[in-house]
Amino acid sequence: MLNVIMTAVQLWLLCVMGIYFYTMLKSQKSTKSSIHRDANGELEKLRRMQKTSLTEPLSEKTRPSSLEEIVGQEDGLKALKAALCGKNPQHVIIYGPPGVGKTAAARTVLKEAVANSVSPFGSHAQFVEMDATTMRFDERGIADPLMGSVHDPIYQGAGAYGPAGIPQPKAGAVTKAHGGILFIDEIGELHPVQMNKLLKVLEDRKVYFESAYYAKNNREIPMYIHEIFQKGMPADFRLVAATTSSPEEIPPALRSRCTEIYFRPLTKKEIMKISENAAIKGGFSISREAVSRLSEYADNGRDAVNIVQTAGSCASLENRTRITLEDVEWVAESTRCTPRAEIKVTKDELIGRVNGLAVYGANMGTVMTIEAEANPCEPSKGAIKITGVVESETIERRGQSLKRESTVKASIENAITVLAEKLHTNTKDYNIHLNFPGGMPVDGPSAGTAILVSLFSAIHHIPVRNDIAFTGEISIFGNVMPVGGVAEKVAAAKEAGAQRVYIPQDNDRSFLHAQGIAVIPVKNIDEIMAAVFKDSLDTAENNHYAVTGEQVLTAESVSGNNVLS
Ligand SMILES: Nc1ncnc2c1ncn2[C@@H]1O[C@H](COP(=O)(O)OP(=O)(O)OP(=O)(O)O)[C@@H](O)[C@H]1O
Repeated sequence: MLNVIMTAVQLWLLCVMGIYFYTMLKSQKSTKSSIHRDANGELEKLRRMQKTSLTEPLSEKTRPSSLEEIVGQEDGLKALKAALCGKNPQHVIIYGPPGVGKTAAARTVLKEAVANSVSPFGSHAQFVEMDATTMRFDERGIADPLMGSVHDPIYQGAGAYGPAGIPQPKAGAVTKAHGGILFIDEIGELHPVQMNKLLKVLEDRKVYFESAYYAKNNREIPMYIHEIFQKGMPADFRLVAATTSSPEEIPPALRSRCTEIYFRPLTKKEIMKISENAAIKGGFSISREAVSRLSEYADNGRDAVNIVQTAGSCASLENRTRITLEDVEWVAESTRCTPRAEIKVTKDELIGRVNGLAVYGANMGTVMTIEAEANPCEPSKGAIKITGVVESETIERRGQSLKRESTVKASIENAITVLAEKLHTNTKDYNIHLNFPGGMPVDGPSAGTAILVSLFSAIHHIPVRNDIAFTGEISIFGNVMPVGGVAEKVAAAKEAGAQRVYIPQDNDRSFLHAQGIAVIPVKNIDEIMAAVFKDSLDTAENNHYAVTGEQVLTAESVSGNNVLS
């Protein structure tokens, strides 16, 4: 009897188990088939989407495909080729304003390098592009498109290795670019943690991973994963980073590992050339007047291509293949484009109005007007009003926040000391207004010489030629000290129509003298005063400017080192 009961129970258990496994199998099958059904549906949808495409945007059609197609930027391209196309390619940072060809140059330089037989870049060298503004990562290292990550078994997606407890390293951009170029746009926006990891990879030329699931003696783990954990994943690439920020905003540790290259703003002529090329590539012809007007509105190459694209669409709507002046004007009007500000110097001789030079953004030079007005007042009771400058600045350094008077204000004070001590001009005897017009707050020490000339001119009523420009820091002993961005400043002075530019002696370089503008290096204010005021003093009535009451300033006194030094 007991046997029968036991057999019945066993049979029942067998049946229950059988039903259980049958149901499991069935549900697995139905899950599989529903996955397949869904996947097939999605695949069809994807195929349909792939078949649908709009026409290629003009911005893509016009993208330069070789360095030769990049308009202007001769110096930048030469430096880029020197850094990347030789035997020992370097890491590079390209600085420059937006839309002037930085990305275009970076994308095409690898082709140029591969063509050179001495280059270590092979024919399969990869160009991997990342944008630091959109790059995201997980601080635990679970997901990191730049560095790569480890898929630990605990996380979904570990696949067959998951149940076996095997961590899987996944390559990031630094490894995908191995043997080629990793291009990071807007490098200034890279998260500091990522920046530090990148610096380490640049140093090691490998990327190392860690995982709590990795054990050296685990024989289940495949050999290649052991090698990656123990020796690192290869990441030997050359970095090309681009930025619209200024060099000071880029971490010094990265800068010191890279060759720094500068792309400049495009000239009107270059923008005209880019517009013409864009029109041709888009299947249009474009009138001369249209190109010329377009160059007044477009700030850079990207703007130019965009205006051509919209103007071309206008022409197409009217079945035309020629872009006219009216098309460009209509685009400018309807998109509220404002003509690009053009600063031009004049041929006048002006009292108190002087051209300084400045750089802003990545490396854009500009002429900066400085104007001074001085009225005699009760001796030693004068006041100076300064407008248009940065009042004070805060410097963040290693967690400390330091506040100081702006450097341009310090320059003004230096100029006042030099006027008193070297040029016998007591600014306290005048009510002075020193203004930096233009709406952009001015800072930096490089306006020192221009400030000094402006104040001297206003106080003594001696006109200054407006077709000259100045850059240089001034010391309280009247020495002219070196400043940054001189090449850009000289280019800006030339663009504005200046005939002469005074630069600090220590900034003098031979290439500056081949820019089509007279570049005059000066060591101290004696040289500047002699050169700038000599003509005016020679021709001035009476040849006589009372400076302090006792001191008389004459053409001779400003042209020789003896009196003013
Ligand atoms: N110097 C140039 N020569 C020819 N085309 C140019 C030049 N500069 C810009 N362009 C045109 O503008 C487009 C955008 O240029 P690109 O992306 O290289 O600019 P960028 O300097 O990298 O700007 P951003 O800093 O905004 O990324 C290019 O695809 C090209 O059509």
